[in-house]
Amino acid sequence: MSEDADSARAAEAADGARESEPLVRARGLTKTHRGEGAPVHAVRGVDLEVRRGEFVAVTGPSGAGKSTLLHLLGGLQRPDGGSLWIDGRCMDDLSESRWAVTRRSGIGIVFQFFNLVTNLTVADNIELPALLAGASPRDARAGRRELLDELGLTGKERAMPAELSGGEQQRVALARALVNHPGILLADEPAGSLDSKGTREVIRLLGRFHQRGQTIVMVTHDARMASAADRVISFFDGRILDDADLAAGGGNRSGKAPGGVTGVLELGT
Ligand SMILES: Nc1ncnc2c1ncn2[C@@H]1O[C@H](COP(=O)(O)OP(=O)(O)OP(=O)(O)O)[C@@H](O)[C@H]1O
Repeated sequence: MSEDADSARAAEAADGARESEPLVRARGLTKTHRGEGAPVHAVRGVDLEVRRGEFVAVTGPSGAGKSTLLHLLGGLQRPDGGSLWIDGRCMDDLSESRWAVTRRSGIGIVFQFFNLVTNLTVADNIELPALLAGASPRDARAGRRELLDELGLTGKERAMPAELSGGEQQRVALARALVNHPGILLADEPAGSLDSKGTREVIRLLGRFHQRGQTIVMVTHDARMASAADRVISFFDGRILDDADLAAGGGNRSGKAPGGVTGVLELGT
């Protein structure tokens, strides 16, 4: 066998190993908020794995720590303890600037209140992350056009965010989050400030992107939103209470009886 064939096989094997690795892996992730009052233990030693292509909803009561968990996964907040790997890479000692680079190209984030840049047009809001990630203006424009078309926003390119409905603004935020084809989309209550029509639209769009292979982790209070996912994690008091695989008929993935606080997920074992 030639050296070329050997190295092609080795590269294929490495790709295969990478593909079978979880996209997100957290071990003992912990975050305590320390402000004026008593410390708040928002995330308490969470173990979690998210495989490529999964659509995971994280639900739970207000104050359970869902948003904090999502922020830890996206590097918007840093944990006090535990370890996080994204796409096989340990993120523990990553500097803020390296996190920013990772977010720009590998992690799309949408928030409840859209967080669009108010003094930029729709087109500029979507193209900006592509340009910051090094795309040529031409490629950034092409990416923006494709997404606007897909999200039913063609004709709104020159509009300012304030001229759009909430649902339209969230679709722009979705386009902005996806323009760099991130490996993972993190969504924090993406329909939290939308009416039922806007909510249905966001569910439909997330479902469509998921069907094409987009990995999604979404925090939501809304049972309808959660049922669009193929896995639902119930979060309570900083811990994973339950982990249900809807795609497999609702079975509990933690191997424990639903309702038991495990805090640990051993997936794929
Ligand atoms: N920056 C902060 N400083 C101090 N406490 C915080 C901070 N952020 C969150 N908390 C507290 O941490 C706990 C978890 O908050 P978090 O927002 O993660 O919960 P959540 O489940 O997303 O709640 P909700 O559904 O209401 O958004 C809450 O008690 C909250 O008040």
